[in-house]
Amino acid sequence: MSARKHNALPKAQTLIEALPWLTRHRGKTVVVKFGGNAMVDEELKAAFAQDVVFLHHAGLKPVVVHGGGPQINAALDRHGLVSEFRAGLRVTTPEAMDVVRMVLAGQVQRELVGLLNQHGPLAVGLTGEDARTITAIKHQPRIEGELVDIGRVGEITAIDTGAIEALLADGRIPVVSSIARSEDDHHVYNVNADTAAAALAAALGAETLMVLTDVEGLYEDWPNSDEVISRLTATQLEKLLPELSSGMVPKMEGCLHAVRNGVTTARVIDGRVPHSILLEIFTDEGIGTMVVPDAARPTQGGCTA
Ligand SMILES: Nc1ncnc2c1ncn2[C@@H]1O[C@H](COP(=O)(O)OP(=O)(O)O)[C@@H](O)[C@H]1O
Ligand SMILES: CC(=O)N[C@@H](CCC(=O)OP(=O)(O)O)C(=O)O
Repeated sequence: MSARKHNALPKAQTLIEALPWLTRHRGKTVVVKFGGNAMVDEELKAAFAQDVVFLHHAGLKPVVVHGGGPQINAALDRHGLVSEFRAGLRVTTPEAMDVVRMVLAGQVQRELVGLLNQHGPLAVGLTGEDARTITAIKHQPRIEGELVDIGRVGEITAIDTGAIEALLADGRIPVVSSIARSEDDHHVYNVNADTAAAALAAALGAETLMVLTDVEGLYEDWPNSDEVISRLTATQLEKLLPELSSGMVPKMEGCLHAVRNGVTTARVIDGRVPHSILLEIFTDEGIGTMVVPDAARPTQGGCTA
C-alpha cells in the first residue's frame, strides 16, 4: 500500500504544479485551430482530442476551429479539379466550393467531433453558416496592385457568437468549419481557417488563440534556419508581416488581429508533437511562438503564464 502511494507521488506533484495555472484559467475561453497539415496522423489526432477534452474537464472553454487544406487538395484531385493558391488563398470556383464544403463540414469536422465524443457527449460541429456565426463578403486580394478575382473566397464581415456561447454554456465543445455565408449574394464562401479562428477568438473575448501547425513555430529566417521566435509583441510582428510567406501569412495576421482585439496571447505551436496543447500549457518556456499585445508585461509560455 505505502509503495503504491509512493509511486503515485510524481503524478500528484505534476497535478499540483498545474494548480495555479488551472486556477487562473478556469472559465476562460481558448480557441484552438487545428491545421490540416497537423491532422494527417491518427495518433496525433487522438492526442489532440484528449488534450481538448482535458482542457474542458479542467474548467476551460475550448472552441475548436479546424482547417483541412491537404484533405481539400486530395478531394479536388479526385474530382479532377485543380488546386491553385493566390496570395495564400485557394482559388475557389463554385464547383470547388461544393467540394470544400463537403470536405470541411462533412469529413474533417465529423471526424474531429467523433474523436472528441469518444470521451463523452461533448462536441457539436457547426460551420460559419449555422446561426450566422460567420458572415462574409467576396474577398478580392490585391496582387501587384491589381484586384484579383479568386472566386468564392470570403472576407469576414461579422461574427455572431450566440450559437457558440450557447454550446459553451451547455458544457459542449464547439467544432467550427471555416465556411461563411454572405448576406449580399447569399453564396457560401471559403474562409481561411486561421483567419476564421482569429476572428472567432477576438469576438468571443477568448483568453488564448492556439494555432497548431506543421512547423515548430514562426522561424526567424525561414527556410534558411530553424531558429524559432519564442515571443514577440504585436508591433514586432506587424513589422515582420511583409517578410512572411505562404501559410504563415494568414496565421500570423490572425495572431496579430487576435491580440489587437482583446485576446491575451496567440500561440503558434507544433501540432506534430503529441499532446502539444498540454505541453504548451504545462511547460514553463512554452514550445512555439507566442504573440502578446504591446502593453503586455513579460510572460512565460507555460504554467506560470
Ligand atoms: N517564417 C516561417 N516560419 C515557419 N513556417 C513558415 C514560415 N514561412 C512560411 N512557412 C510555411 O508555412 C507552413 C504552415 O502553414 P500551412 O501550410 O498553411 O499550415 P496549416 O495547414 O497548419 O494551416 C509551414 O509548413 C511552412 O512551410
Ligand atoms: C480560402 C482558403 O484558402 N481556405 C482554405 C480553408 C481550409 C484551411 O484553411 O485549411 P488549413 O488550415 O489546413 O490550411 C482552403 O481552401 O484550403
